[in-house]
Amino acid sequence: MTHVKIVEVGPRDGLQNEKHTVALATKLELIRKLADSGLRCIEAGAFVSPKWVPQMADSLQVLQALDLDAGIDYPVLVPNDKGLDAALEAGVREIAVFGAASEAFSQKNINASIAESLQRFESVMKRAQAANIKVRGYVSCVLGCPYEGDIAPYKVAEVARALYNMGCYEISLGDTIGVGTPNKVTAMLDAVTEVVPVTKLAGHFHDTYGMAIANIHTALQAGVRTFDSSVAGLGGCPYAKGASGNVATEDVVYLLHGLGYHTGVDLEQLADTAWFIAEALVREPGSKYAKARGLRS
Ligand SMILES: CC(C)(COP(=O)([O-])OP(=O)([O-])OC[C@H]1O[C@@H](n2cnc3c(N)ncnc32)[C@H](O)[C@@H]1OP(=O)([O-])[O-])[C@@H](O)C(=O)NCCC(=O)NCCSC(=O)C[C@@](C)(O)CC(=O)[O-]
Repeated sequence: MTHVKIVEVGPRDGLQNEKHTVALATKLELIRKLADSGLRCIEAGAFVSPKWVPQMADSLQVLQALDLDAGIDYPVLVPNDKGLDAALEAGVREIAVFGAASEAFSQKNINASIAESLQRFESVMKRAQAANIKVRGYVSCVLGCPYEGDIAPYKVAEVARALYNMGCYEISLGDTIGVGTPNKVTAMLDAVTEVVPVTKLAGHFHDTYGMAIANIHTALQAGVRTFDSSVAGLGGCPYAKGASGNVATEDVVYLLHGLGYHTGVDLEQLADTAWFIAEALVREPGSKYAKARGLRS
């Protein structure tokens, strides 16, 4: 059975945009439940400015409370050398640098042009490699930007290639505002796979217009075998106004199991986890699956 890897981004991408502070204990319980449901890669935090993203301010405490030797990857976002210093202090084994295919988004999100961001990442990469830390690379706005509108596929390919050549072991392609449709996914992947092998790509789809599952299916058919998703469909980027959450992990797992792929995830435990975090945030889960199944007492 072909394995598809899920990168669970709920504790980071999912919670970074919450208006009310999410308690450290709630984050840790969420991560524990996600791990118990079989997820083996859980993005646990971000070493970014607490002024820019207050919800991630406790990332050091989160990482310090996790067992980093338990066979689960807990990557964290790192935008610059200062972020890497914190990641090293936390003892992380994997980080993710995050760039964008849109100049305007890059400025709003990390206060740097694309070229400046790549320079910062070069420095982070060299130090991370010396410390034996794996580095993943994100490209945001691969199917559209909240400030610039359509983004040409060649621009996505340029940034993806730069991150890959720098040493990122995987490039996650983010439809940050969920505007993509399958035809656009195909055009974008055609351009990116010219410069990065498809086996090194991941899909990161937000579900603003309900297209994420269709887009994932299209990317699967193109050979992509890693997808980022967020339990209960939590999330959104604070610098992409109007962007809704990531595609819900439960809905992705339901699709993948239905198509005969292996994920290692127990869908029922995952749905319980979706209800757990939804109740903690005082709302319903954003996933079709968890809502259809309902809350099990
Ligand atoms: C990159 C910066 C820091 C530049 O921000 P800046 O203001 O240009 O940074 P600076 O170097 O001028 O420093 C200003 C202050 O920030 C501090 N600082 C500087 N760096 C750090 C750091 N690493 N950690 C903690 N503090 C830091 C620094 O020490 C200083 O503190 P002060 O002297 O004013 O007290 C800022 O723009 C930032 O933190 N941006 C984060 C944005 C973010 O996290 N966005 C959400 C994640 S991206 C996303 O969600 C998309 C994704 C990945 O999911 C994929 C998709 O869907 O497309």
